[in-house]
Amino acid sequence: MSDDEPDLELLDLLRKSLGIGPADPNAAPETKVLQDAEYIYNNSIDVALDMRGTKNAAIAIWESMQERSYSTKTWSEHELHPKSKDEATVNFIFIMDLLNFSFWSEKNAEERFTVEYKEKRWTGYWSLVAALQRALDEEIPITSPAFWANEEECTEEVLRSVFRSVTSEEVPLFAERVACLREAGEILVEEFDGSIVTLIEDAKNSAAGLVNLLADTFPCFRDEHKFERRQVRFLKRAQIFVADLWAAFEGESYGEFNDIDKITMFADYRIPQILHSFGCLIYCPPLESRIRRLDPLECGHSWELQLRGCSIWSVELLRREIVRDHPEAKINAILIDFFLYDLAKEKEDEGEEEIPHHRTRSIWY
Ligand SMILES: Nc1nc2c(c(CN[C@H]3C=C[C@H](O)[C@@H]3O)cn2[C@@H]2O[C@H](COP(=O)(O)O)[C@@H](O)[C@H]2O)c(=O)[nH]1
Repeated sequence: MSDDEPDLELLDLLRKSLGIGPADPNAAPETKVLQDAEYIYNNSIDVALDMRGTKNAAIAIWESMQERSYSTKTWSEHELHPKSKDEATVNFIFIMDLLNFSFWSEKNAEERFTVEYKEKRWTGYWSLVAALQRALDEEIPITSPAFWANEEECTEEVLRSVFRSVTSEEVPLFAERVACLREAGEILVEEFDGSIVTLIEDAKNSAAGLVNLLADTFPCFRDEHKFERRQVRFLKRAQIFVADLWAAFEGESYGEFNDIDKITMFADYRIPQILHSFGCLIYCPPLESRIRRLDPLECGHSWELQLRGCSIWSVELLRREIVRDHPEAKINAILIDFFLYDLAKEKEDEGEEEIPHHRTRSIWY
Protein backbone atom coordinates (compact mmCIF):
# COMPACT_ATOMS: atom_id res chain seq x y z
CA MET A 1 0.00 0.00 0.00
CA SER A 2 1.47 3.40 -0.94
CA ASP A 3 1.99 5.97 1.82
CA ASP A 4 -0.77 8.28 0.61
CA GLU A 5 -3.45 5.53 0.54
CA PRO A 6 -5.55 5.49 3.75
CA ASP A 7 -5.39 2.29 5.80
CA LEU A 8 -9.11 1.39 5.43
CA GLU A 9 -8.93 -1.35 8.06
CA LEU A 10 -7.46 1.03 10.63
CA LEU A 11 -10.03 3.67 9.67
CA ASP A 12 -12.86 1.20 10.16
CA LEU A 13 -11.45 0.13 13.53
CA LEU A 14 -11.24 3.80 14.56
CA ARG A 15 -14.81 4.45 13.41
CA LYS A 16 -16.10 1.42 15.32
CA SER A 17 -14.27 2.37 18.55
CA LEU A 18 -15.66 5.92 18.27
CA GLY A 19 -19.13 4.48 17.58
CA ILE A 20 -19.28 6.25 14.22
CA GLY A 21 -21.56 4.56 11.68
CA PRO A 22 -20.13 2.26 9.00
CA ALA A 23 -18.30 4.01 6.18
CA ASP A 24 -20.08 1.89 3.62
CA PRO A 25 -23.74 3.05 3.34
CA ASN A 26 -24.66 -0.42 2.07
CA ALA A 27 -23.16 -2.09 5.15
CA ALA A 28 -25.70 -4.13 7.17
CA PRO A 29 -27.31 -1.97 9.90
CA GLU A 30 -26.05 -2.45 13.48
CA THR A 31 -27.80 -1.14 16.62
CA LYS A 32 -24.63 -1.02 18.82
CA VAL A 33 -26.72 -2.19 21.80
CA LEU A 34 -24.78 -5.43 22.41
CA GLN A 35 -21.46 -3.61 21.95
CA ASP A 36 -22.52 -0.99 24.50
CA ALA A 37 -23.73 -3.69 26.91
CA GLU A 38 -20.30 -5.35 26.79
CA TYR A 39 -18.68 -1.95 27.42
CA ILE A 40 -20.93 -1.40 30.45
CA TYR A 41 -20.19 -4.93 31.73
CA ASN A 42 -16.42 -4.34 31.39
CA ASN A 43 -16.73 -1.04 33.27
CA SER A 44 -19.18 -2.06 36.01
CA ILE A 45 -17.99 -2.27 39.59
CA ASP A 46 -21.37 -2.46 41.37
CA VAL A 47 -22.94 -5.21 39.26
CA ALA A 48 -21.07 -8.37 38.23
CA LEU A 49 -21.79 -11.60 36.37
CA ASP A 50 -21.16 -14.97 37.97
CA MET A 51 -19.91 -17.48 35.39
CA ARG A 52 -20.78 -20.56 37.46
CA GLY A 53 -24.29 -19.18 38.00
CA THR A 54 -24.52 -18.52 34.26
CA LYS A 55 -23.48 -22.07 33.33
CA ASN A 56 -25.99 -23.61 35.76
CA ALA A 57 -28.73 -21.23 34.68
CA ALA A 58 -28.13 -21.99 31.00
CA ILE A 59 -28.75 -25.71 31.65
CA ALA A 60 -31.90 -25.05 33.71
CA ILE A 61 -33.29 -22.51 31.26
CA TRP A 62 -32.67 -24.68 28.19
CA GLU A 63 -34.30 -27.72 29.83
CA SER A 64 -37.33 -25.70 30.91
CA MET A 65 -37.71 -24.06 27.49
CA GLN A 66 -37.55 -27.51 25.90
CA GLU A 67 -40.14 -28.94 28.30
CA ARG A 68 -42.48 -26.06 27.45
CA SER A 69 -41.51 -26.22 23.74
CA TYR A 70 -41.00 -22.48 24.01
CA SER A 71 -41.10 -20.84 20.58
CA THR A 72 -42.47 -17.83 18.72
CA LYS A 73 -45.86 -19.60 18.83
CA THR A 74 -45.96 -19.03 22.61
CA TRP A 75 -46.47 -15.32 22.02
CA SER A 76 -49.90 -15.69 20.43
CA GLU A 77 -50.96 -18.29 23.03
CA HIS A 78 -51.20 -15.58 25.70
CA GLU A 79 -54.97 -14.95 25.99
CA LEU A 80 -54.67 -11.16 25.64
CA HIS A 81 -52.24 -11.03 22.73
CA PRO A 82 -53.81 -10.47 19.27
CA LYS A 83 -54.08 -13.62 17.14
CA SER A 84 -54.85 -12.34 13.63
CA LYS A 85 -51.87 -12.25 11.25
CA ASP A 86 -52.76 -8.90 9.73
CA GLU A 87 -52.25 -5.14 9.87
CA ALA A 88 -54.57 -4.79 12.87
CA THR A 89 -52.06 -6.84 14.88
CA VAL A 90 -49.17 -4.71 13.58
CA ASN A 91 -50.96 -1.58 14.79
CA PHE A 92 -51.81 -3.19 18.13
CA ILE A 93 -48.19 -4.19 18.74
CA PHE A 94 -46.94 -0.69 17.89
CA ILE A 95 -49.08 1.13 20.45
CA MET A 96 -48.47 -1.68 22.96
CA ASP A 97 -44.69 -1.23 22.71
CA LEU A 98 -44.95 2.56 22.44
CA LEU A 99 -46.49 2.45 25.95
CA ASN A 100 -44.80 -0.70 27.30
CA PHE A 101 -43.17 0.88 30.34
CA SER A 102 -43.24 1.48 34.07
CA PHE A 103 -46.21 -0.46 35.42
CA TRP A 104 -44.76 -1.11 38.85
CA SER A 105 -46.59 0.42 41.80
CA GLU A 106 -45.78 1.50 45.36
CA LYS A 107 -49.32 0.54 46.39
CA ASN A 108 -50.38 -2.86 47.62
CA ALA A 109 -52.19 -5.43 45.45
CA GLU A 110 -55.64 -4.08 46.39
CA GLU A 111 -54.82 -0.43 45.56
CA ARG A 112 -52.41 -0.65 42.62
CA PHE A 113 -53.50 0.34 39.09
CA THR A 114 -55.64 -2.58 37.83
CA VAL A 115 -57.62 -3.02 34.59
CA GLU A 116 -60.74 -5.16 34.60
CA TYR A 117 -61.37 -6.90 31.28
CA LYS A 118 -63.53 -9.96 30.48
CA GLU A 119 -64.24 -10.54 34.18
CA LYS A 120 -60.53 -10.69 35.05
CA ARG A 121 -58.23 -8.19 36.78
CA TRP A 122 -54.92 -7.41 35.13
CA THR A 123 -51.88 -5.58 36.51
CA GLY A 124 -48.38 -4.78 35.19
CA TYR A 125 -47.70 -5.26 31.49
CA TRP A 126 -50.96 -7.19 31.10
CA SER A 127 -52.96 -4.20 32.35
CA LEU A 128 -51.75 -2.31 29.27
CA VAL A 129 -52.70 -5.12 26.89
CA ALA A 130 -56.10 -5.49 28.58
CA ALA A 131 -56.76 -1.73 28.42
CA LEU A 132 -56.01 -1.68 24.69
CA GLN A 133 -58.20 -4.74 23.98
CA ARG A 134 -61.00 -3.20 26.06
CA ALA A 135 -60.76 0.10 24.13
CA LEU A 136 -61.08 -1.77 20.81
CA ASP A 137 -64.12 -3.66 22.17
CA GLU A 138 -65.58 -0.24 23.07
CA GLU A 139 -65.08 0.93 19.45
CA ILE A 140 -62.31 3.41 20.36
CA PRO A 141 -59.79 3.48 17.43
CA ILE A 142 -56.92 3.31 19.93
CA THR A 143 -54.51 1.62 17.49
CA SER A 144 -54.81 4.39 14.87
CA PRO A 145 -51.92 6.91 14.63
CA ALA A 146 -54.26 9.49 13.07
CA PHE A 147 -56.47 9.17 16.15
CA TRP A 148 -53.54 9.76 18.54
CA ALA A 149 -52.63 12.96 16.65
CA ASN A 150 -56.21 14.25 16.67
CA GLU A 151 -56.66 16.09 19.97
CA GLU A 152 -60.32 16.90 19.22
CA GLU A 153 -61.26 13.23 18.97
CA CYS A 154 -58.54 11.63 21.06
CA THR A 155 -59.06 13.84 24.08
CA GLU A 156 -57.37 13.40 27.44
CA GLU A 157 -60.78 12.36 28.78
CA VAL A 158 -61.02 9.52 26.24
CA LEU A 159 -57.51 8.37 27.15
CA ARG A 160 -58.31 8.47 30.88
CA SER A 161 -61.25 6.21 30.09
CA VAL A 162 -59.02 3.86 28.08
CA PHE A 163 -56.71 3.58 31.09
CA ARG A 164 -59.41 3.56 33.78
CA SER A 165 -58.62 1.44 36.81
CA VAL A 166 -60.87 -0.52 39.16
CA THR A 167 -58.74 0.93 41.97
CA SER A 168 -57.89 4.44 43.10
CA GLU A 169 -54.44 4.48 41.48
CA GLU A 170 -54.22 5.79 37.92
CA VAL A 171 -51.85 4.30 35.35
CA PRO A 172 -48.28 5.39 36.20
CA LEU A 173 -46.86 8.22 34.01
CA PHE A 174 -50.23 8.94 32.37
CA ALA A 175 -49.09 12.35 31.08
CA GLU A 176 -45.93 10.81 29.59
CA ARG A 177 -48.00 8.14 27.87
CA VAL A 178 -50.23 10.82 26.30
CA ALA A 179 -47.11 12.69 25.13
CA CYS A 180 -45.74 9.50 23.52
CA LEU A 181 -49.03 8.97 21.68
CA ARG A 182 -49.15 12.56 20.40
CA GLU A 183 -45.49 12.50 19.29
CA ALA A 184 -45.76 9.12 17.56
CA GLY A 185 -49.10 10.02 15.98
CA GLU A 186 -47.79 13.27 14.49
CA ILE A 187 -44.59 11.71 13.14
CA LEU A 188 -46.41 8.71 11.65
CA VAL A 189 -49.00 10.98 9.97
CA GLU A 190 -46.37 13.42 8.65
CA GLU A 191 -43.65 10.98 7.58
CA PHE A 192 -45.29 7.58 7.04
CA ASP A 193 -48.80 8.38 5.70
CA GLY A 194 -50.12 7.49 9.18
CA SER A 195 -49.20 3.89 8.48
CA ILE A 196 -47.08 1.66 10.71
CA VAL A 197 -46.82 -0.85 7.87
CA THR A 198 -45.10 1.87 5.81
CA LEU A 199 -42.65 2.42 8.69
CA ILE A 200 -41.88 -1.34 8.79
CA GLU A 201 -41.49 -1.56 5.02
CA ASP A 202 -38.92 1.28 5.13
CA ALA A 203 -36.63 -1.04 7.15
CA LYS A 204 -36.55 -3.57 4.30
CA ASN A 205 -36.75 -6.70 6.53
CA SER A 206 -33.84 -5.62 8.72
CA ALA A 207 -34.51 -5.89 12.45
CA ALA A 208 -31.52 -3.68 13.28
CA GLY A 209 -32.61 -1.26 10.57
CA LEU A 210 -36.12 -0.99 12.03
CA VAL A 211 -34.72 -0.48 15.55
CA ASN A 212 -32.43 2.29 14.28
CA LEU A 213 -35.28 3.84 12.25
CA LEU A 214 -37.46 3.99 15.40
CA ALA A 215 -34.62 5.46 17.51
CA ASP A 216 -33.67 7.99 14.83
CA THR A 217 -37.27 9.07 14.04
CA PHE A 218 -39.09 8.99 17.42
CA PRO A 219 -37.49 10.66 20.47
CA CYS A 220 -39.73 8.53 22.72
CA PHE A 221 -38.01 5.36 21.42
CA ARG A 222 -34.48 6.84 21.78
CA ASP A 223 -33.48 4.93 24.91
CA GLU A 224 -29.86 6.17 25.17
CA HIS A 225 -27.90 7.36 28.22
CA LYS A 226 -24.45 8.54 29.30
CA PHE A 227 -22.36 5.90 31.10
CA GLU A 228 -18.75 6.72 32.10
CA ARG A 229 -18.70 9.60 29.56
CA ARG A 230 -19.88 7.30 26.70
CA GLN A 231 -23.33 7.48 25.08
CA VAL A 232 -24.79 3.98 25.40
CA ARG A 233 -27.89 2.55 23.73
CA PHE A 234 -30.43 0.13 25.24
CA LEU A 235 -33.33 0.82 22.82
CA LYS A 236 -35.54 -1.50 24.87
CA ARG A 237 -38.99 -0.61 23.45
CA ALA A 238 -37.71 -0.28 19.88
CA GLN A 239 -36.22 -3.76 20.15
CA ILE A 240 -39.21 -5.39 21.87
CA PHE A 241 -41.47 -3.93 19.15
CA VAL A 242 -39.42 -5.76 16.50
CA ALA A 243 -39.34 -8.90 18.65
CA ASP A 244 -43.11 -8.85 19.26
CA LEU A 245 -43.72 -8.48 15.50
CA TRP A 246 -41.33 -11.38 14.78
CA ALA A 247 -43.01 -13.59 17.40
CA ALA A 248 -46.61 -12.63 16.59
CA PHE A 249 -46.10 -13.33 12.86
CA GLU A 250 -43.77 -16.30 13.53
CA GLY A 251 -41.01 -14.83 11.42
CA GLU A 252 -43.19 -14.31 8.35
CA SER A 253 -45.08 -11.45 6.70
CA TYR A 254 -44.75 -8.29 8.82
CA GLY A 255 -42.54 -10.31 11.17
CA GLU A 256 -39.99 -11.39 8.58
CA PHE A 257 -36.47 -10.15 9.37
CA ASN A 258 -33.19 -11.37 7.85
CA ASP A 259 -31.15 -10.34 10.91
CA ILE A 260 -33.48 -11.02 13.84
CA ASP A 261 -30.62 -12.47 15.93
CA LYS A 262 -29.14 -8.95 16.19
CA ILE A 263 -31.92 -8.12 18.67
CA THR A 264 -30.73 -8.30 22.29
CA MET A 265 -32.55 -8.93 25.57
CA PHE A 266 -34.86 -6.04 26.53
CA ALA A 267 -33.39 -4.08 29.44
CA ASP A 268 -36.44 -3.77 31.70
CA TYR A 269 -36.94 -4.23 35.45
CA ARG A 270 -38.07 -7.89 35.44
CA ILE A 271 -35.16 -9.69 33.77
CA PRO A 272 -32.41 -8.39 36.10
CA GLN A 273 -34.55 -9.67 38.98
CA ILE A 274 -34.82 -13.21 37.59
CA LEU A 275 -31.14 -13.23 36.51
CA HIS A 276 -30.21 -12.40 40.10
CA SER A 277 -32.38 -15.23 41.39
CA PHE A 278 -30.59 -17.62 38.99
CA GLY A 279 -27.25 -16.44 40.41
CA CYS A 280 -26.17 -14.90 37.10
CA LEU A 281 -26.10 -11.29 38.36
CA ILE A 282 -24.44 -10.15 41.59
CA TYR A 283 -25.01 -6.72 43.19
CA CYS A 284 -22.64 -4.88 45.53
CA PRO A 285 -24.08 -4.80 49.07
CA PRO A 286 -25.20 -1.13 49.00
CA LEU A 287 -27.07 -1.68 45.72
CA GLU A 288 -28.62 -4.94 46.89
CA SER A 289 -29.90 -3.36 50.11
CA ARG A 290 -31.23 -0.36 48.11
CA ILE A 291 -33.23 -2.78 45.95
CA ARG A 292 -34.41 -4.85 48.90
CA ARG A 293 -35.57 -1.66 50.65
CA LEU A 294 -37.61 -0.83 47.48
CA ASP A 295 -35.80 2.53 47.36
CA PRO A 296 -36.00 4.09 43.89
CA LEU A 297 -33.00 4.26 41.54
CA GLU A 298 -33.20 7.41 39.47
CA CYS A 299 -33.15 7.03 35.70
CA GLY A 300 -29.59 7.42 34.41
CA HIS A 301 -27.93 6.57 37.75
CA SER A 302 -24.77 4.50 37.21
CA TRP A 303 -26.25 1.61 39.19
CA GLU A 304 -29.34 1.59 36.97
CA LEU A 305 -27.24 1.63 33.78
CA GLN A 306 -24.99 -1.14 35.14
CA LEU A 307 -28.08 -3.24 35.94
CA ARG A 308 -29.45 -2.74 32.40
CA GLY A 309 -26.17 -3.24 30.55
CA CYS A 310 -25.01 -6.26 32.59
CA SER A 311 -28.44 -7.89 32.12
CA ILE A 312 -28.17 -7.60 28.34
CA TRP A 313 -24.66 -9.06 28.48
CA SER A 314 -25.76 -11.81 30.90
CA VAL A 315 -28.47 -13.01 28.48
CA GLU A 316 -25.90 -12.95 25.67
CA LEU A 317 -23.62 -15.24 27.75
CA LEU A 318 -26.58 -17.51 28.54
CA ARG A 319 -27.32 -17.72 24.81
CA ARG A 320 -23.68 -18.60 24.03
CA GLU A 321 -23.67 -21.30 26.74
CA ILE A 322 -26.85 -22.88 25.35
CA VAL A 323 -25.64 -22.78 21.74
CA ARG A 324 -22.26 -24.24 22.77
CA ASP A 325 -23.96 -27.21 24.41
CA HIS A 326 -26.71 -27.49 21.78
CA PRO A 327 -25.35 -26.27 18.40
CA GLU A 328 -28.66 -27.30 16.78
CA ALA A 329 -30.69 -25.07 19.14
CA LYS A 330 -33.04 -22.64 17.43
CA ILE A 331 -32.59 -20.01 20.11
CA ASN A 332 -31.84 -16.30 20.37
CA ALA A 333 -31.85 -13.54 23.00
CA ILE A 334 -35.52 -12.81 22.25
CA LEU A 335 -36.80 -16.27 23.14
CA ILE A 336 -34.59 -16.47 26.24
CA ASP A 337 -35.84 -13.04 27.29
CA PHE A 338 -39.53 -13.82 26.69
CA PHE A 339 -39.11 -17.07 28.64
CA LEU A 340 -37.37 -15.28 31.55
CA TYR A 341 -40.09 -12.62 31.71
CA ASP A 342 -42.86 -15.22 31.85
CA LEU A 343 -40.88 -17.20 34.44
CA ALA A 344 -40.40 -14.03 36.56
CA LYS A 345 -44.17 -13.46 36.50
CA GLU A 346 -44.85 -17.05 37.54
CA LYS A 347 -42.47 -16.67 40.50
CA GLU A 348 -44.16 -13.39 41.43
CA ASP A 349 -47.62 -15.04 41.28
CA GLU A 350 -46.34 -17.89 43.47
CA GLY A 351 -44.84 -15.41 45.94
CA GLU A 352 -41.39 -16.87 45.26
CA GLU A 353 -39.49 -13.68 44.44
CA GLU A 354 -35.92 -14.11 45.73
CA ILE A 355 -35.32 -10.34 45.44
CA PRO A 356 -37.58 -7.40 44.44
CA HIS A 357 -37.11 -5.82 41.02
CA HIS A 358 -35.40 -2.42 41.03
CA ARG A 359 -37.61 0.67 41.05
CA THR A 360 -36.82 3.19 38.31
CA ARG A 361 -39.65 5.36 37.03
CA SER A 362 -39.07 6.17 33.35
CA ILE A 363 -40.63 5.91 29.92
CA TRP A 364 -37.78 3.68 28.70
CA TYR A 365 -38.96 0.40 30.29
N1 LIG B 1 -37.49 -7.98 28.97
C1 LIG B 1 -38.81 -8.05 28.85
N2 LIG B 1 -39.55 -7.09 29.43
C2 LIG B 1 -40.89 -7.21 29.30
C3 LIG B 1 -41.53 -8.25 28.62
C4 LIG B 1 -42.91 -8.00 28.72
C5 LIG B 1 -44.03 -8.83 28.20
N3 LIG B 1 -43.70 -9.51 26.98
C6 LIG B 1 -44.61 -10.57 26.63
C7 LIG B 1 -44.40 -10.97 25.23
C8 LIG B 1 -43.76 -12.11 25.15
C9 LIG B 1 -43.44 -12.62 26.47
O1 LIG B 1 -43.72 -13.99 26.54
C10 LIG B 1 -44.33 -11.83 27.40
O2 LIG B 1 -45.51 -12.56 27.61
C11 LIG B 1 -43.07 -6.83 29.44
N4 LIG B 1 -41.84 -6.40 29.76
C12 LIG B 1 -41.45 -5.26 30.59
O3 LIG B 1 -41.53 -5.71 31.94
C13 LIG B 1 -42.03 -4.65 32.75
C14 LIG B 1 -43.43 -5.04 33.16
O4 LIG B 1 -43.30 -5.96 34.22
P1 LIG B 1 -44.61 -6.21 35.14
O5 LIG B 1 -44.97 -4.83 35.73
O6 LIG B 1 -44.19 -7.20 36.15
O7 LIG B 1 -45.69 -6.72 34.20
C15 LIG B 1 -42.08 -3.42 31.87
O8 LIG B 1 -40.81 -2.81 31.87
C16 LIG B 1 -42.34 -4.04 30.51
O9 LIG B 1 -41.90 -3.21 29.46
C17 LIG B 1 -40.71 -9.25 28.01
O10 LIG B 1 -41.17 -10.20 27.37
N5 LIG B 1 -39.36 -9.08 28.16
